[in-house]
Amino acid sequence: MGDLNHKTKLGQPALYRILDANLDRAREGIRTIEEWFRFGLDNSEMAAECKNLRQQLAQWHSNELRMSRDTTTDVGTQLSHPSEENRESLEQVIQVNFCRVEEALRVLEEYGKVYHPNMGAAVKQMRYRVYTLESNLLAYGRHQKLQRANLYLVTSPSERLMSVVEAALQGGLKVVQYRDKDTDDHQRWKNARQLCQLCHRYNALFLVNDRVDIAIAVNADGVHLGQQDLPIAVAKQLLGPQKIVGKSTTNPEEMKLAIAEGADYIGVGPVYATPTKPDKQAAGLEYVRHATRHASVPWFAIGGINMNNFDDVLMAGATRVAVVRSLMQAEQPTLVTQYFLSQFTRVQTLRDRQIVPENTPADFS
Ligand SMILES: Cc1ncc(COP(=O)(O)OP(=O)(O)O)c(N)n1
Ligand SMILES: Cc1nc(C(=O)O)sc1CCOP(=O)(O)O
Ligand SMILES: [Mg+2]
Repeated sequence: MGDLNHKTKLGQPALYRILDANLDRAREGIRTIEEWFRFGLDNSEMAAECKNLRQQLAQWHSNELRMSRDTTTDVGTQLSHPSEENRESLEQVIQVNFCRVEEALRVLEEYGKVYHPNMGAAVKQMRYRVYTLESNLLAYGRHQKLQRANLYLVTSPSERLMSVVEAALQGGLKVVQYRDKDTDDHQRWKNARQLCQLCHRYNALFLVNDRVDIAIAVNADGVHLGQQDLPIAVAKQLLGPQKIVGKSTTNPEEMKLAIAEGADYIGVGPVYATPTKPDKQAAGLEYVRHATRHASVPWFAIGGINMNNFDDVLMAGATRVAVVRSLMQAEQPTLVTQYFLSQFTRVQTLRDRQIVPENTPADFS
């Protein structure tokens, strides 16, 4: 292995050069991530955590380490992979930089143990803080997407499953739930995995109906639970806190309980009687109006909603809607998606112009 105090050409121990290079690498990576939190997400809390991490790293970056730097003799400066030259998206920039920081911190943790008795433990703490930051960012991103989503597709078994979902995604759909009560688990897992990849390619959320195990197996963004399914707390414990858990509600009491239980969003319905859920009685537009006034988490009106009655649901105050048949049975799911989305925009514009508060049912007739 060689002498740990092996001197480089400049007479500095190799250890110093390793620490110097990785302190720089970690700080640069954190700075890149910090800029996104600050200017991309306007999230001062996460930006402050990055700044604090950089400052802690700076305290380890002593002059003796800095003095060991000699980029002219560093054989690593010539080594570059073509993938380092290209970044496909901002998300990739952030992801790559998290990897870079985590790698650099791991190197600092290991070599730091030789340099100073406290360095290994101090860097280990920082490495865990970076993992937490990354996980919080993922959760934040998911919740942002949920907040922005107006239209939610709940799937039904279909030979055209993938093509319908993809067509809707092409129309701008941003949330999909895989719902399949009849298929065997192996096929369910295969469908869920394929749908999850498809949704993520379109930057859309993917959730699984009822089945926390399948959601975990395919790394879905979350699950949708009904009144007879697992409690939300149990699902969150299994999925981790960064995933989304939605819950169905049919009346004001269920709504209150679901929100108190920690639902990230709720289903509000059935607005109209529907053959997709034949055993549930319609809760009606009255329940939509109740949600408009009282729901404190994102909520999706669901049940029997189609292009003909959609406007009534919007006028009752809904700003988010979930559908099964309207998209799964559509001949042109892209166009239907675009129609629904355009109506949300139209109504939002009317609300903005007439300065009608968000949580008041409207009458624009
Ligand atoms: C968005 C959304 N809302 C409600 C439901 C219905 O869930 P649940 O009551 O558990 O009934 P099943 O869908 O499991 O038959 C939903 N799936 N999605
Ligand atoms: C799956 C589901 N849940 C409902 C609820 O009210 O909880 S209504 C529903 C089915 C909605 O199907 P369609 O859009 O085809 O009417
Ligand atoms: Mg269910």
